[in-house]
Amino acid sequence: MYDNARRLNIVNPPALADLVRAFEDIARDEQVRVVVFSGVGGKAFIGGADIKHMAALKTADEGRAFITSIHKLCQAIRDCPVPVIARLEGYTLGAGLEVAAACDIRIATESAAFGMPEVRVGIPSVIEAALLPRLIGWGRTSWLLMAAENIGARKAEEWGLLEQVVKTAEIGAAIDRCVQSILEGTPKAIRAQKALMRRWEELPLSGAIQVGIDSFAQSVTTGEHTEKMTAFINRKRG
Ligand SMILES: C/C=C/C(=O)SCCNC(=O)CCNC(=O)[C@H](O)C(C)(C)COP(=O)(O)OP(=O)(O)OC[C@H]1O[C@@H](n2cnc3c(N)ncnc32)[C@H](O)[C@@H]1OP(=O)(O)O
Repeated sequence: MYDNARRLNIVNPPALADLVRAFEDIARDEQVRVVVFSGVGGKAFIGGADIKHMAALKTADEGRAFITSIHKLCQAIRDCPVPVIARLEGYTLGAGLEVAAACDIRIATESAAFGMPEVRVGIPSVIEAALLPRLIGWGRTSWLLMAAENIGARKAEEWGLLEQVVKTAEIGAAIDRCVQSILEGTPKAIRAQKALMRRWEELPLSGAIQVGIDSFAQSVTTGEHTEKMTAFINRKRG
């Protein structure tokens, strides 16, 4: 796996190719129940896209190819059949925040920092930046994308960008607790839930409810629920 820890895990073509391949492998593995996506080195989750690489982009085709390669990673995360938890330490900037937004659950340390500095290096924020208004609303997205000031983890949590913020020393335990909670769900139900939530994003309410009915109908044919529900019915009361 491409190692860019010294440069804040910034993404460039070799890093993106490795990460997409890793998510494609995960998607094929029926045994995987949950993924934790973290940076290396503690200074950053992902410090953004590689500015040296982007500075050399000159033609529209080159620009399209590079931005599409970042989108491919976000799409691989969103298409990953199991929940992806982002473990966010240090900087999560630009393309890094888009990758984090593509994950299902975000847990950060209280010293983590978040921002979309693209306009400060002469490009607009695009692709999965379009998820941000759904997470934090339009005004806060405008603040991040246009004022382009970084924000701290507490503000990011208050805005709805993060699901949990913990002390640095507690991030491992917080991630473990979230993983354990996900493992309490049954494997097929969790996969069905993620697939359903992805469909919900694309559909009006009536369509979202209909695909939910289809998903429930399919779920009871797996038999997974029978064991869990029977255990509940037969549980011993103190
Ligand atoms: C389509 C998507 C586009 C985007 O993602 S645009 C957003 C790109 N990201 C940014 O604009 C952030 C740029 N980085 C910074 O401003 C600073 O970094 C930080 C404030 C995040 C951290 O500062 P400090 O702790 O002092 O670290 P350091 O010495 O700047 O970085 C360590 C090494 O990493 C290289 N590096 C950091 N970010 C990038 C980047 N995005 N592209 C290329 N190199 C980067 C540096 O240059 C340096 O390397 P060396 O030690 O060789 O000088």
